Amino acid sequence: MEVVIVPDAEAGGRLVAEAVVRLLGHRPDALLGVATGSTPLPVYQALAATAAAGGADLSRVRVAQLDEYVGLPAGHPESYRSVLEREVLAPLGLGPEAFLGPDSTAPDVAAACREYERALAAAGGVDLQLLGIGSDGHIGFNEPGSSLASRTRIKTLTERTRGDNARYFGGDPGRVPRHVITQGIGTILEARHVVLLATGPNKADALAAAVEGPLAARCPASALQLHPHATVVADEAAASKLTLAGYYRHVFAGKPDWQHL
Ligand SMILES: N[C@@H]1[C@@H](O)[C@H](O)[C@@H](COP(=O)(O)O)O[C@@H]1O
Repeated sequence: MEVVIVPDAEAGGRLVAEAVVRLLGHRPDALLGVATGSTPLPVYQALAATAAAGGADLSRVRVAQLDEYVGLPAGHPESYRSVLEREVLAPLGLGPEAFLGPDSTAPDVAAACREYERALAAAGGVDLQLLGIGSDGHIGFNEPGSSLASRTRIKTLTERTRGDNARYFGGDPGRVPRHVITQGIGTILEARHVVLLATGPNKADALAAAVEGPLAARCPASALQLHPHATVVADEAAASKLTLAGYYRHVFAGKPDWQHL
C-alpha cells in the first residue's frame, strides 16, 4: 500500500485527479468507481477544472456507484444517485448512459444487488475505485464486522454512521435510512486500482487502523492491505496517527518520475 501525505484536501484532490487523467490517457472509456461524502469532492472539482481547461477528455469515461441508501424514493435529493448526478455527472459533463448503479427501489433488493454485480463485470470491472473512509473504518457502507470477501448486498448502518450522515438529513439521525446497498469488500478489492482518501482529524484513528492495524473485519478499510495496487492519500490531520509517516514521506519524496500513483 502506498501512503501519500498531502498538505490539504485540495492538494490530495489534484493528485488523484492527475492519476485519473493519466488513466484516461491510455483507457479513455475507463470505469471510475465513485464514492459520495465530502472527502472525494476535491477530486471531482479538480477533474472538472482540468477538463474545462482542455487537459482531459472525459467524453467516454464511465462511472460506477459504490453504495446507496435503501428506502428513499427515486430522485430523493440525498439518494447517492442524486448526489452523484449533482457532484460528478453534471460537473464532468456526463449523461445517464455513463452511469452504472444498483436499483435500490427494486421490489427485490437482493436481486438488484446481484444484478449490479453482473453489470459491473459486464462493463469490464472498475479501473480505479475512489473511496472515503467512515469514522468507524467503513468503506462504501461495509460497516465493522463485514466479511472481507463480501459482495454487493444489503447492510444495516451503525448508529454512529447514521449520526455522521445526519448532516445531510437536517441533522436528524432518525431520518437517515437504516438500510443500504453497498459493493462488498470482495467487490471493491476487484478494482484494478483502489484510491482511499482521508481528510480531517476525525479520520485519524480509522486511518491508522486501516493502514497499520491488523487485517480485520473490525476495520473494513484494513482489507485494502490485501490489494496489490492500493493508494492512500491523506492530509496531515488524517495522517497524524500513522506511526510510519516518516517512512511514507521518505518513499514519496524519492519516488522516480516514471512511477506514478
Ligand atoms: N457511504 C459513505 C462512504 O462512502 C464515505 O466514505 C463516508 C465518509 O464520508 P465523508 O467523506 O463525508 O467523511 O460516508 C458515507 O458513509
